[in-house]
Amino acid sequence: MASHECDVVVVGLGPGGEAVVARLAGAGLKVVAVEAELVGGECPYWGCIPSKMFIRAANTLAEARRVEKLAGGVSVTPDFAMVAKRIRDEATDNWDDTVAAKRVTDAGATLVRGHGRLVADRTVEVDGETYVASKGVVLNTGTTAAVPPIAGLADTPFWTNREAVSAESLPASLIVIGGGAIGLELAQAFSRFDSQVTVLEGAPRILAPEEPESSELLAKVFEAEGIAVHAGITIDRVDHDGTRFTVTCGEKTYEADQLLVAAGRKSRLDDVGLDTVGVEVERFLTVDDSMQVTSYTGSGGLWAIGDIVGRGAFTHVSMYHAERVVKAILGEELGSYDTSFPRVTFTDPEVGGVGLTEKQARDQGIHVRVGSGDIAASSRGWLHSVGNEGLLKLIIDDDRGVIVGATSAGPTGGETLSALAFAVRAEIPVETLKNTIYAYPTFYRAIESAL
Ligand SMILES: Cc1cc2nc3c(=O)[nH]c(=O)nc-3n(C[C@H](O)[C@H](O)[C@H](O)COP(=O)(O)OP(=O)(O)OC[C@H]3O[C@@H](n4cnc5c(N)ncnc54)[C@H](O)[C@@H]3O)c2cc1C
Ligand SMILES: NC(=O)c1ccc[n+]([C@@H]2O[C@H](COP(=O)([O-])OP(=O)(O)OC[C@H]3O[C@@H](n4cnc5c(N)ncnc54)[C@H](O)[C@@H]3O)[C@@H](O)[C@H]2O)c1
Repeated sequence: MASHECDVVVVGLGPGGEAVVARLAGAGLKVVAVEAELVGGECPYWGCIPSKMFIRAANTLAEARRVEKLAGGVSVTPDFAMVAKRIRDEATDNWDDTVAAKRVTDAGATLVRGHGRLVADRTVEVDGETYVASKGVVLNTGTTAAVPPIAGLADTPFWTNREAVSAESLPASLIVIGGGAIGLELAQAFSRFDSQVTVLEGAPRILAPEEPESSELLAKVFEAEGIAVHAGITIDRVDHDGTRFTVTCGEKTYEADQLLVAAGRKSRLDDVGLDTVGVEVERFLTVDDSMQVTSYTGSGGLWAIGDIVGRGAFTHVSMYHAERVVKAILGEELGSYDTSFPRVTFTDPEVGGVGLTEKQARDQGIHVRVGSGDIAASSRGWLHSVGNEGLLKLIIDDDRGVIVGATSAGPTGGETLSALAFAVRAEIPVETLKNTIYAYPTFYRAIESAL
């Protein structure tokens, strides 16, 4: 077994891992980058990028259909093959990471393909070769789709996000298990290409981590678009007869040509050798604000970034972690951890959120005042007309006079969120926000009325 010495080993090249490799190699460190599948991880090949490309195409169909309400006649003929081709050719290079791999080696790092596993302090093994890192190891192993233990499900040819974004043809009908971000975004995109879609959600409401008003808004829009949404259900079993899926929920059954499981994610931590360095494996790894694994007591560093640390499963969070771990390794000033936590669900309307929800703020004992606004009733929303559904909700800490959380749902909900994200992050006083000119007639001007 050959042994190689280096400064840092990065195991898993999701968006954060790849960024760590580029930054540290660029700073002159000897970096070994280990990847078992595709360099770049879930986001570029099976997550954000292909799903948003699909959503962009689906939204043009919806927008074209709106012409009839505002500007005349148009005939819309969806062609799923076009978006499938764009995902294959433009987004994923047919799931080939040659370009991304070259980025890693061009940065000066050594790319090692294979499954990395810790075997001792600061030591990673890949296919019989060991890599000993003088400074330590960064874990960025990410997640896979979690498959709930529903009777019969495992024996069926269900889809996860991976099969859904690489599908070559449109299923005539689709059942989606899980009304979270993945389930809702893909449900609406498939529906807009004319698939008959049913969403089955176990929690009392879809998009449960966000405000209840956002869940209601999306449920209403989805029903109006012909997507069936059933929340608060229990799935007893799933069957497949060789052609169609049947999902049984008590007395009710739902049938479709395809089934998408979008029921959450599972951290890839069970085969990373954490036991060999005395770290217990739970659902997430607990890290401090420099991304150091808190229970690690060995010599050198063990850092973890991205989805596996349970601070939000988002690409921008993984990239933020990457920057912090790079600074920690290079001995640079870190600054305080940004807890503002912006996120956007790219349904139409987009649902943006930042900071705390009303319930989270009240649970923390904050003296909360709520400001709200209806996007459809704003000047811009009214003239926008069809497709104008949306809301603003501001969670104000009344004692400190600052916004601690906000929701921005609407046609540009994710972009409008930016103003609120800065307000939360920079703790801009509510009095300053009130004494501010908001351009007319923009969607973001609704913030003034909400205040
Ligand atoms: C359908 C979908 C849509 C999404 N849309 C968005 C969005 O719009 N915006 C957003 O911010 N987020 C989105 N996400 C979430 C986003 O994809 C993840 O948060 C993001 O990829 C960050 O993940 P990560 O850095 O933890 O690692 P991942 O991207 O999960 O990558 C981890 C990498 O580690 C590798 N690996 C694992 N174990 C080992 C090992 N032992 N040895 C070597 N390599 C290993 C894996 O092969 C993988 O390449 C979406 C996710 C999905 C599934
Ligand atoms: N736009 C974005 O930024 C974006 C898009 C997609 C995904 N993501 C990230 O990926 C993460 C994972 O997405 P997700 O949608 O898979 O997970 P999720 O945890 O957000 O939602 C999963 C949903 O499935 C439901 N569920 C679980 N088991 C079920 C069962 N047996 N029957 C019915 N419902 C069941 C849960 O109650 C939950 O509402 C997100 O939380 C987010 O962090 C981000």
